Amino acid sequence: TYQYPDLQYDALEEFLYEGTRPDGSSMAQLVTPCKLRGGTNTTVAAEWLRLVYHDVATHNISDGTGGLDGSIFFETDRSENVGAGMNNTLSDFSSFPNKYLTRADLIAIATSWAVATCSGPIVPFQGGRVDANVAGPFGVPDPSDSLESLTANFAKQGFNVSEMIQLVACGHTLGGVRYPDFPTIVSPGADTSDTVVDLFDDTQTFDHNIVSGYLDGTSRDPLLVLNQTMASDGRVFGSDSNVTMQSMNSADAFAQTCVTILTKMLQTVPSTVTLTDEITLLPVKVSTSAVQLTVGTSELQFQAAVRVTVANSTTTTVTMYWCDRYGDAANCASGLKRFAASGASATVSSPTSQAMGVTLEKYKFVVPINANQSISKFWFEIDYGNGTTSTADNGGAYYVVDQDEVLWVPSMSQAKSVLTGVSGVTVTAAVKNTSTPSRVYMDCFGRATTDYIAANATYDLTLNSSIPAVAGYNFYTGTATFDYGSSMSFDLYSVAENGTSYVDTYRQAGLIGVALASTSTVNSTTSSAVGGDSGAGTARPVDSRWAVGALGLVSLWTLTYL
Ligand code: HEM
Repeated sequence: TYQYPDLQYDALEEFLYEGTRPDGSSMAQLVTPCKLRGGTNTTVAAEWLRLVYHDVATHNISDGTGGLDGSIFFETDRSENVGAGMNNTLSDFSSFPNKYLTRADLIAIATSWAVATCSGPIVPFQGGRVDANVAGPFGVPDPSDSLESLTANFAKQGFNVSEMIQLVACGHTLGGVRYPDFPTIVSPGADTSDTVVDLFDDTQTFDHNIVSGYLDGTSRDPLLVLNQTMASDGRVFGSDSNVTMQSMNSADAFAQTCVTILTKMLQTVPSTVTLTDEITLLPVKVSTSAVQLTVGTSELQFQAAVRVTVANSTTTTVTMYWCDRYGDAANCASGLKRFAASGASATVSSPTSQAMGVTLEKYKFVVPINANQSISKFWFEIDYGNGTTSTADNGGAYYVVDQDEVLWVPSMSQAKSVLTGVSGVTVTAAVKNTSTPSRVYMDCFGRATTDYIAANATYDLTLNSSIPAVAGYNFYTGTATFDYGSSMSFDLYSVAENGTSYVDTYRQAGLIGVALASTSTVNSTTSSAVGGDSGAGTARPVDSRWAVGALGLVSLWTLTYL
């Protein structure tokens, strides 16, 4: 079962269901809703789906090499990967991989989106793929290949004849063939720029039209009805006397078969890779990358966001509660909890969450925190507006704020390009001045680099006495001089004199300079109707926490808001 924080799960889940990088930039919107590629009559989804297969096609089941490993990023100059679609796709993908989202996992998620946004089924996603940093072997099938050679090639990739037919049909339900890429198959169009694609079937959607057209003889598939030397779809589809094609000749059968075979395609990875379980939607989600305790102009500020799967017809309200870290009420020992209503909320989605029919609403909180009280843990009460309320408290473990010794200060950090036109970032950290740290440093990581190869390095921060102390914190500044790309992240460390190391984990350079929203009003309560320890040293049993039930919560809401 999931427990916050889980940086890997959080990153994969967030990208899969929200479609965005941690700084909010959306990759999902490039493909949604089954968008045409600008200037062409094929879809972005078709280009993405072709790319994933070309990465997978070099798998060798006997020696366990190749497969979905992102090596395609280094292979688009090969004639077997001809076409603008490939480089368009790499450009779509290039800024989104991050520390916990490899290029290969990103390609797998993009596949699931491509199918779902064109009205296809949901192809489940498992993570854990490892990126190749060099080109792999050649081996993508060619339309001129004989049936023997195609069958042998698919067998080498791990697919039997029936699976080969399924995979090609599920691929060639989207997109088509372009004259500039295959001039011996399709004729040049009237449009001499030749961005017109000769489509495989009559629809842009992910449907069984490719199958029914083949079986009833009305197919327009250029790899079937045009140059017979290049008619690989004809050879493949008919290779088992149409048994497989007939079994896929309905909307449901096609969707089900494609889920199974495309799942197998996404599982075609080097044998050294172990995939995770399926990444499923967390009904309530606190994103690790969006939780930030930082220093404002005169006090601490705490920012968090919780994503809730909301009911469409009602208005959900969310309240964040937290415990002090220091003083009489430390860890809510005296029963005192602080709380605030959310600021703005935003709907987030990806083709996957859209296809599931769920509405995901993200509630954002920014609250002032007195540095002498600080914050130890937080949780949320959710009122769905339809009589249902629930607590999101990480399964009773709460969302714990690890430390307040070293804090990133996004508002005092800068993209170096702003200053000098040089890549890199200048990071400012706030470090508690109760002790002098022996070292303050940051471990930087970037995967969205210009050469596609993940990079990491460590940079020291030094005391910046030009910035006056705030709320008991001194400021340290350091610069990462390399270009780690748009999804760069860093862990910020402070090592105390006694050797204890504190870390502000997985900070997003994409949020540099982004000012925190204005803070909400903080209230406090000692009501036992809300979670958090209600007496010194008394840990409440997790499962009976809500024995007081919704009524207690309703009366608290009444007290507070009426
Ligand atoms: C026998 C194996 C295969 C052959 C010979 C083959 C060949 C081709 C060719 C020649 C094109 C036209 C590309 C262009 O004009 O730029 C194409 C497009 C495409 N292929 Fe395949 N393919 C095969 C298998 C697959 C598989 C297994 C998939 C995915 C599961 C797939 C997905 C696609 C898609 C989506 C397009 C359309 C791309 C677009 O519209 O931009 N193909 N294929």
